[in-house]
Amino acid sequence: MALHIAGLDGSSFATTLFLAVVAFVIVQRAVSNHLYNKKYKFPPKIPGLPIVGNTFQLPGNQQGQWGAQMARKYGEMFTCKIGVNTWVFLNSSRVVNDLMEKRSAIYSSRANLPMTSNIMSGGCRVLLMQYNERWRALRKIMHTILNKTNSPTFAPFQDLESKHLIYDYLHNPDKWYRANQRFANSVIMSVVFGKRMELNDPKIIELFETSNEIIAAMQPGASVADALPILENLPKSLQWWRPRGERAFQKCLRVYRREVDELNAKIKAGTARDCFAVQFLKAPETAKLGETQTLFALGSLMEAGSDTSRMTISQILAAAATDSRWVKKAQALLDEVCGSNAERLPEFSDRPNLTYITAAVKESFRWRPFAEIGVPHMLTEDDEYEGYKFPAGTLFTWNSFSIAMNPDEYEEPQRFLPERFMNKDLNNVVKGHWSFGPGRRICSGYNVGESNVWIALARILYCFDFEEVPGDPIDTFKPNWIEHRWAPFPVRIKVRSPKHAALIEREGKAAAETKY
Ligand code: HEM
Repeated sequence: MALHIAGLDGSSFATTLFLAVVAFVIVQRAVSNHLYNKKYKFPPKIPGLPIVGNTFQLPGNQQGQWGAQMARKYGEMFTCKIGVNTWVFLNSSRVVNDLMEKRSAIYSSRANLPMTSNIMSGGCRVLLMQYNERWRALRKIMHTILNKTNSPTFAPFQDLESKHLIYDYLHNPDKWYRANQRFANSVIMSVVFGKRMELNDPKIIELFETSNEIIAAMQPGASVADALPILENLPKSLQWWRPRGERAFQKCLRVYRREVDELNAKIKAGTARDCFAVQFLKAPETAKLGETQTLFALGSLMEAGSDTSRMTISQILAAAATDSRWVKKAQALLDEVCGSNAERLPEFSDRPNLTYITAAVKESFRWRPFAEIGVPHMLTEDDEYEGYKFPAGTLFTWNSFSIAMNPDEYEEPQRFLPERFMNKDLNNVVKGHWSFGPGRRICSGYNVGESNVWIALARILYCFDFEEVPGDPIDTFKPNWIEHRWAPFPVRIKVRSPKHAALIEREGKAAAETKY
């Protein structure tokens, strides 16, 4: 039956109805905004554009300087809008501690990311998972295997790979950045899958393509569906981003499955080395996870653990070349322990006598944090703090680089100063900086990450000197991490003496030739 209202023909009725609906939506929006603004109160907001907010103000990468500039302007906390999400940046250790550490039970989830987490990761990538039972179960298993008491499982891999690293520096000092990439990739592949990797192996190239794809997709504003999650309600056939996401997901599954199949064959043949995956696959809790989650748990570790080590070790070289004071001190201590005539390489067993190296590793995490503006955690319940009122769903991040460079937090923050960590908390890997994140979401692999860097640094410093290239100074704030074919910055590496070269030759050649 045709609808008819006196005085209106069909098309004017449709127009009137449409305008009424639009007016209703606008009024409803205004009312709910008013109620929302009355109920909640945020720290100072960075002015942005209508609808997109501050999405396009955030630089695509190296966001630390931007974060520090905003913190100087807006104070201890500020708010911005990225996509549909409200982000609160925490700019001091005090507030990070108060909220993300002490109230971690409600500050530990992740945003809903329909593309990156749901489609590209099948909801199984631990880094992106919401704070739920599955995440807790996974973290528990990971912790059991990656905790400090299990470090003897990983030490032989770290020992071998770091010998290979100094051998590469000796023979190809200009290709130091390739050596760091190889070390970082191979040590994490060994830790996770018990196998060494060469950089030009097509399998490793594929593995790292999968991580690069996810890292690119995670950047704020990179995916329209993540920026506007409401779009996930469109029929699947209209979700134009979905086929690309599904292809990425299938590729991850294929690449991870290949590694697991290979390892299972070695386990069967009795030739597998003890490593994370061997322990993980036999843990009774793993069977409950299902195949996709099992594969993603292993793949996620490999992704999370590689570039982090590469960047940290490379940054240390920049710190060594631009300030030789701490290097001289470290080398004098290394000489006391290992001999001033290159008698032997530093070992993990030297740790109690090489506390300055432990402090230098901590300082490297502080000096140039890997996640410059942190990684956002989602609040799961409404919360109040110092006059502010935050709704559940707000994202909180620790403004890592800004905190690291703040003179109120660290004396002479620009300087690479291991001495600042020579205190009673020296052996607490995560205390005194935020580079592994705060609260329950803290990096699962920090013990492995720290010891990767420790053994590499002790051996590099014992064997080599570092200088800037004359006329080509290092900008330690702007290394080029994206392009793997070139050095992220120029640096000159020289072996300390012919005796050190002979030591590296003795120890490193066998390591470089070892295959498994
Ligand atoms: C060496 C330097 C490393 C640094 C600086 C680093 C840093 C980080 C950061 C900042 C996060 C996010 C934390 C948060 O959201 O609060 C993270 C998460 C994670 N990292 Fe690391 N990481 C390193 C090495 C490793 C290694 C070697 C592994 C594995 C063996 C690993 C495994 C993970 C995992 C699984 C997560 C996700 C945790 C979750 O969301 O629950 N990381 N890491």
